This record gives sequence, C-alpha cells and structure tokens, in this order.
Amino acid sequence: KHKKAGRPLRRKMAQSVLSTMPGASTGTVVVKDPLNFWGGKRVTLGHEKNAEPVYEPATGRVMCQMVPCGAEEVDEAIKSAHSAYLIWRKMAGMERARVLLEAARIIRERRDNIAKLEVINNGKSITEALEDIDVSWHTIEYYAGLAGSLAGQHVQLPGGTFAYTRREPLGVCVGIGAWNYPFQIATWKSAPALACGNAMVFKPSPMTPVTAVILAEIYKEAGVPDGLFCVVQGGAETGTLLCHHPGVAKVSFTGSVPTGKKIMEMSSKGIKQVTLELGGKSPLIIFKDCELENAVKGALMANFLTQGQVCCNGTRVYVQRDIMPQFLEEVVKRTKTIPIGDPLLDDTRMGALISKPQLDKVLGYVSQAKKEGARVLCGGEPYIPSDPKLKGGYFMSPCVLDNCRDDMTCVKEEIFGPVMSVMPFNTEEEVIQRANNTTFGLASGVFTRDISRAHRVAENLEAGTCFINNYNISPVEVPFGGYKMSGFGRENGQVTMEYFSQLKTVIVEMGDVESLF
Ligand SMILES: NC(=O)C1=CN([C@@H]2O[C@H](COP(=O)(O)OP(=O)(O)OC[C@H]3O[C@@H](n4cnc5c(N)ncnc54)[C@H](O)[C@@H]3O)[C@@H](O)[C@H]2O)C=CC1
Ligand SMILES: C[N+](C)(C)CCCC(=O)O
Repeated sequence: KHKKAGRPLRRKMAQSVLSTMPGASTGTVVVKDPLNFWGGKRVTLGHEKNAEPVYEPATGRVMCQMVPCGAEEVDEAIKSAHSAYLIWRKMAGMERARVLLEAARIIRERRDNIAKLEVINNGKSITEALEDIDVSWHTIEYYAGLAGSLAGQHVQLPGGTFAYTRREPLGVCVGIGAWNYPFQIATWKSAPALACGNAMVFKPSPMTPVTAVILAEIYKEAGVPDGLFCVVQGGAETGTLLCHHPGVAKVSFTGSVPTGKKIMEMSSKGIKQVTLELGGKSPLIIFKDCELENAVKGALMANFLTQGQVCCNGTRVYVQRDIMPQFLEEVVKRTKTIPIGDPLLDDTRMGALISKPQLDKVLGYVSQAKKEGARVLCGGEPYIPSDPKLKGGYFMSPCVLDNCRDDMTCVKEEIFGPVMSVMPFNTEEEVIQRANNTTFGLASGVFTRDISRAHRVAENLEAGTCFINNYNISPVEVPFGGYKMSGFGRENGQVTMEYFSQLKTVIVEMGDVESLF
C-alpha cells in the first residue's frame, strides 16, 4: 500500500459527476470527485498543496480545485502504467481492438453528459462539444480497427537465412494536453498509443481537468488492465516531472510553441521521442473565382470555432482584391449575427473564452491592431450577456479586422481568440509568398473553382494541412500536424501508428556461423 509521509493516500472510487449531468445547467455544477486516476481508480491526493481554482468560463465561478501531482504521485502513476503495459503489450491486436471498441461504445452512449461537462469547464457551445465527443469515439473506433493489422515484414536473405521485423510498442507514453479540446485531445493521443500496445499517462491542462478522468474510467470499464491509462493533474511543474521521468518512452504534446520547445529540450535529455502539435497562424486564401457564399462560410469556420481558440485556425484571410467589398460585407453581416451566450443552450454558437487572462490577452491584441492601423469592422469587445448568471463570464464579440498588413502584430502572432484579420492580394504568386512568410505551418486553406490552381496552391503552401474549398474539418482518417515551428509528428491517420511504435529486426541464421576469427 502506498504511503506518503506515514499517511496513507485516501483512495475511493467516486460516483462520477457525470451522473448529475442530465439536469445540470450553467452556473450549478461543482466537481468534488478526485481528478487523478491510476491503478484503475480515481485517486485523492493526501494533501491540497498548491491547489488551484478551476473556473467555469461562462460564469467566472469556481467549479472545482485542481491539486497538482508531485514527484511521488507522478512516479506512482508511471509505475502503475508500466505494470499495465507489461500485460497489454502481450495481447494480440485484435484483443486490444475489442477493448477499445467497447470504450468507443461507452463514450457514444454517454456523449451528451460528457459534452455537457466539457462545456461547463471549457466554455464552448454544446453544439461544438457534442461534435468533439463524437470525434473522440470515432478516433478510438478507428484505431481499434488498425490495432489488428499492426505487423512486420518477412525478408528472405541468402542461404535460407531470413529476417523479420516486429512492430512493437514504445512503453509508457506521456500525453500533455491543452484546454481547447480537453476530451478530444486525450483520445487523439491515447487511442493510437493504446492500439499499438503502449500505456499512457495523460496530463490535462490545469484549466480543464475534469473530463480526461472520465475517459480513464471508461477505458477501465471497457476492460483495459488497471493503470493502462492514467491521469495526473498539474501544470508546468507536473509536466516537467513527466518529461524527465526515466520510465517514460515518449511525450506527445499539444500546446504553445514556447512550451513545445521546453518539452523537446527535456525529452532530449532522455532521448525520448516527441510529437509536438503546436500553434499556428494559418493562411486562408480566397480567389475571386471562388463560390463566395462557401468562402464566407469557410472563413467563419476557420476563425470562430471554440471562440477562436483553435490551433489550426485560418486567421490570416487573404482575399483577392476584386471581391474584397462583397466578401467583407457578407462576412461581417454573418459575424454580427453569431449568437453569443449560455454555452449549454442549443442555439448558442459562441460561448466564453477559457479564462479572464485569455480574454484580456485577446482584447489586448484587438487594441494593438487598432493602434497599428487596422479597422475593426465588427466585434472585438467584451460582451455581457443579458442573463444575469453570465455577467462574470469571459465573453467577447467575434471580431473582423480590415486594413491589415502582413507586418502587424495581429497578423503575425497567434491570438487564440475570435479575431479574423483580412488582407487583400492581387496575384497567386504574391499571395503564396505572403502566406508562407511565417514561422508557423500548421494548416492553410484555399477557395477557388479552378482545380489546377487549387492543387498548385496546395502544393506550394508550407503547411501540414491544406483545405480546398472548406476549412477546419478533421476526419480521424487523415493525418494532422505541423510544418516548421508548428511542430512535427502527426496525430490521426494510419501514420500515427508509426509514431507510437518501433521496429525490431530479428535475423535468423539457417546455416553455420562463418567466423572471421
Ligand atoms: N496551438 C494550440 O493548440 C494551443 C496554443 N495555446 C497558446 O498558448 C497560450 C498559453 O496557453 P497555455 O495553456 O498556458 O499553453 P501551454 O503550451 O503552456 O500549455 C499546454 C500544456 O502544457 C503544460 N505545460 C506548460 N508548461 C510545461 C512545462 N514546462 N513542461 C511540461 N508541460 C508544461 C500545461 O500544463 C498544459 O497542459 C494560449 O494563449 C495560446 O495562445 C494554448 C493551448 C493550445
Ligand atoms: C477539431 N479541429 C480541427 C477544429 C481542431 C483540432 C485541433 C486542436 O486541438 O486545436
């Protein structure tokens, strides 16, 4: 039994807050359940050291406390993951697949409640959160499908001798998540990791600690060995402990570029593999021969999902000069009608930003843009919904900026809020050069009816994804990840099985040893 300073850790299997979700509304939910999970159960830490309040973005109310895990707890979680790994790695891919499919089924069954809790903690609209949870079980289903086909090669060598390769798991992998897609990120990382036979210790963002542990419970219920998917809570310090831990084989990270650099640096000390999903400042290029209505819809999808807090957002919107007036008129008209408010209501399309500091930061970018000469066509202001319970929420009106230039701060830096910067361009050659003139390279988009142009532009854009005539759809079947400083490695798609496994070569001599000695 684990002891800490002579005091046993209090452990109990909590009645999940999920069961209270059906009747829950904004401003009412308090989460008391322990938020850590290892050894097959939720774990209450024996202390409340460095506890941080967790806010409900729509009301500004404290919904729970996040107590960060220290060295001992991180070590315990990693050990628990390792013991599960020893069992899981021996199972056939098809056996793992069956467990994963059951996890996907349970998520699907509980999607409404998980989505509600996600909304309460994150602030995004329920319509979006439901989609996020659907993507989550799709991801697990998809990787369950691939688990059974994980295989090596057979290679014939001279004299009957042969070799074969085995595709083996890496061991205990760490996942570190951001707050914008808390549950979905946990599945994007764990599903391929588990499908390949690894275990995972996942650390959510300290701002969104409540849904990853539900995923842990679901995996457990589906039948994974105890410890296979653990959740440790905490911020940078806990993350550092995870990255430095000698029992960890790989770190998969989603978050900002500065933190990504630190993750890579720390992982280098132990020669650990890393996948980095970092920020972006993606270009969306709209040619005059586009279907304007779709281009406008695409620009809204590229900028305003999850209150603009999306890494692959197309926030630099380049519009061919001839159609600029029509584009702006339509995009502004639609932006002004986006219903902002209680994120749990079905009609709401924009909820609250994640935190007060994030809201202030985004509003700061808008005022900086004005100082640098941009014109605010709409939004960019704090928004106070009429419902009194939302008065303390972190809302702002979605913003369209015109008169932008490539050298402005709002065009160069990742804002991570609902702010679209629009710039005119004249020629294809010019716009490609300008679109690529950034250190980021996560995504990109092009609207045109000219198919040759569409593929030429896609080829020439320096980004991990290019959307043609749409934006921000991300089916699990296709790889997602960055070029340049937006990171490396991929999530989703078949290729991610390679990022969570390694090859062993086995050489079999069928003759005698020809010794040189
Ligand atoms: N591109 C993206 O997907 C994201 C970008 N961001 C950007 O980053 C800004 C700051 O947001 P944060 O949530 O603070 O991002 P962050 O990159 O600092 O945090 C992401 C995750 O890394 C963890 N972390 C932080 N420092 C760490 C360290 N030294 N070692 C290990 N783990 C560490 C955090 O606890 C969190 O789980 C946002 O305003 C936004 O501009 C934030 C989240 C996602
Ligand atoms: C789902 N999608 C494509 C809108 C965003 C997913 C990437 C992220 O974690 O920001």
